[in-house]
Amino acid sequence: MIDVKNLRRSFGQVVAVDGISFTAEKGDVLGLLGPNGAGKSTAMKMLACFLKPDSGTASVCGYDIGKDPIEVRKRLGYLAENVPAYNEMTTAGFLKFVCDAREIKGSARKSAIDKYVPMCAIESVYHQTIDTLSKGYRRRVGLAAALIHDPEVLILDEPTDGLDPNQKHEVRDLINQMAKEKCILVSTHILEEVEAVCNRTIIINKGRVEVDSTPGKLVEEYGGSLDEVFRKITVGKTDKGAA
Ligand SMILES: Nc1ncnc2c1ncn2[C@@H]1O[C@H](COP(=O)(O)OP(=O)(O)OP(=O)(O)O)[C@@H](O)[C@H]1O
Repeated sequence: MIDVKNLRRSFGQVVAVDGISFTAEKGDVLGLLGPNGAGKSTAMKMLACFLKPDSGTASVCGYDIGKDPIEVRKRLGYLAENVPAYNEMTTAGFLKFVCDAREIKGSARKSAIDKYVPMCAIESVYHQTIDTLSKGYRRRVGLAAALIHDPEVLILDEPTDGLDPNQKHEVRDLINQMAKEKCILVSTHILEEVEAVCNRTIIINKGRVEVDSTPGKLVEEYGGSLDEVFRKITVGKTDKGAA
């Protein structure tokens, strides 16, 4: 469902993503793990058609991100690192706006709202304007917006960032609930999150894929906890140190 081949992207002198390749299928929850500045968000933005690669290709559900970005976006839900939302809109207004953009109308709209508002636990802020929401609620509204068209592929950039422990738990449960039916790519710094939701892990460092494995195999191969594995693979290979 996701097929990435040698994607590369620089910003001036900075090589953010340096030729990464990987695949993910339906049923996969693939954790994209890496220290600050490793290139995770840049890779996700390219897959979500928000940023053009300098070279390389990727397809989502068989559609090329360069040639068929509209078809890709139809099949993909993307939670960006900094949830873009219109501050003056209420949660209800924002979700309505997203439904309009995705041409979800009438009874389909009602059932989508009835499903995803409780699923993301945002009933209590439904009539509140976005600029008054806490970071955690903004993230959950962003998640509802990413899910509202029931996409086959989900790209979630640090989905639990800013959430309290209970909310983190709920979002992880939500990811687990959806895992069988979708292909989910999740970036995170939180190693317990990888263990809680991911069946595969890619460790990315300085724009390159260092490891493509499963959390269990990594622990077996390197010994110790996933935290120690992460440090062994990334410390000394990053200017900024491990997260
Ligand atoms: N728009 C941009 N302009 C210039 N440099 C950028 C831009 N976006 C990303 N970068 C640089 O590209 C590199 C990779 O950044 P990216 O945000 O993809 O990393 P990340 O792994 O998501 O980091 P974090 O975990 O801190 O969110 C960094 O050095 C970053 O400063």
